[in-house]
Amino acid sequence: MIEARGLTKRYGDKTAVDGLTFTVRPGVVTGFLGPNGAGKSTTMRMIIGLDAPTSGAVTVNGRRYARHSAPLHEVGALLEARSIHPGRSAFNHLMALAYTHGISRARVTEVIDLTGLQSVAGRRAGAFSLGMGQRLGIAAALLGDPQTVMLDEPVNGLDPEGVLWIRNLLTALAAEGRTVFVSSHLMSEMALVADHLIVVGRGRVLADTTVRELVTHAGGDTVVVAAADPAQLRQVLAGPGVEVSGHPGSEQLSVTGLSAREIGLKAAAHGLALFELTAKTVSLEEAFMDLTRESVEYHASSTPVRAA
Ligand SMILES: Nc1ncnc2c1ncn2[C@@H]1O[C@H](COP(=O)(O)OP(=O)(O)OP(=O)(O)O)[C@@H](O)[C@H]1O
Repeated sequence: MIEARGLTKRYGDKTAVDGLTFTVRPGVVTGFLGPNGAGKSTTMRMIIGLDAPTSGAVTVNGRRYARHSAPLHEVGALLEARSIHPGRSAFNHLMALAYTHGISRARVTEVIDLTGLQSVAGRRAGAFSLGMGQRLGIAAALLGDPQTVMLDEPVNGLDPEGVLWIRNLLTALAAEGRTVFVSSHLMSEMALVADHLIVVGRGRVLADTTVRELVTHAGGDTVVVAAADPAQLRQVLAGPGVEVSGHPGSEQLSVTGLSAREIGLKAAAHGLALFELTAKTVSLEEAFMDLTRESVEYHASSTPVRAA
């Protein structure tokens, strides 16, 4: 379990993390989302004590990271995949970490197998591709068999097979009851793997929610329906959990809480003619853009770039 309370980090006059309060619970994958510069990496660095909060606090499994006597057994983290000695082999890099915690050589071999690095374990880690480096970082994170696993952009640089592997790994770790905290920019990826979402923008929590709630909040699962007699259709559709809105004088209504099929069946049962019946689904990507629009610091120009 990770618990942040009023977590704040300032670098000079730049507030990177601004009073974050959230809880990451065991047994589910929690996605940590936000645009570039939102403060995700800074938050993760504070979780494992690589940066000190300006104010507030964050604990892992009930204690500050530095207070754990054997931190690799508490929390495994992949933050900067390249934080390795480039001249050391992958095996020796993991052995060096293992020595600090009395972890066996057998466990090192186990995480090498688990991350698919068998054939390159003897090679210099400095010559690794981005994807291989990510796998090595994940091997290091899992080395101590920790209860909490925290990965910053783990799919970065991975090929499609690697992306699928990460997806299955995260789901399996959560199913074992571990706390899994993963940052990403890739909404589509998070939609497949995360149950819980913490969305940040400019260092603040914008949403602490589920994938489903985020999409619903952004107007997902709305059905647009047009009828000759919208007032009568409203009455027919009314019920618990159903919301109907529309402009006076318009034949068109927006309905949430009923599927297009249910609306069609109810209208037919009352002999009401429909002119339109459209299910409007909002993707997680759209919901995210909607939520973070105000918080995006780095906007690209939409103008095509032409050679001068
Ligand atoms: N050591 C530092 N010194 C000064 N400013 C910093 C430092 N580290 C981060 N920042 C600033 O704090 C803000 C948050 O950065 P951070 O890297 O945590 O964001 P992020 O959400 O991880 O972004 P990205 O998705 O691009 O990795 C940014 O504006 C960044 O420039």
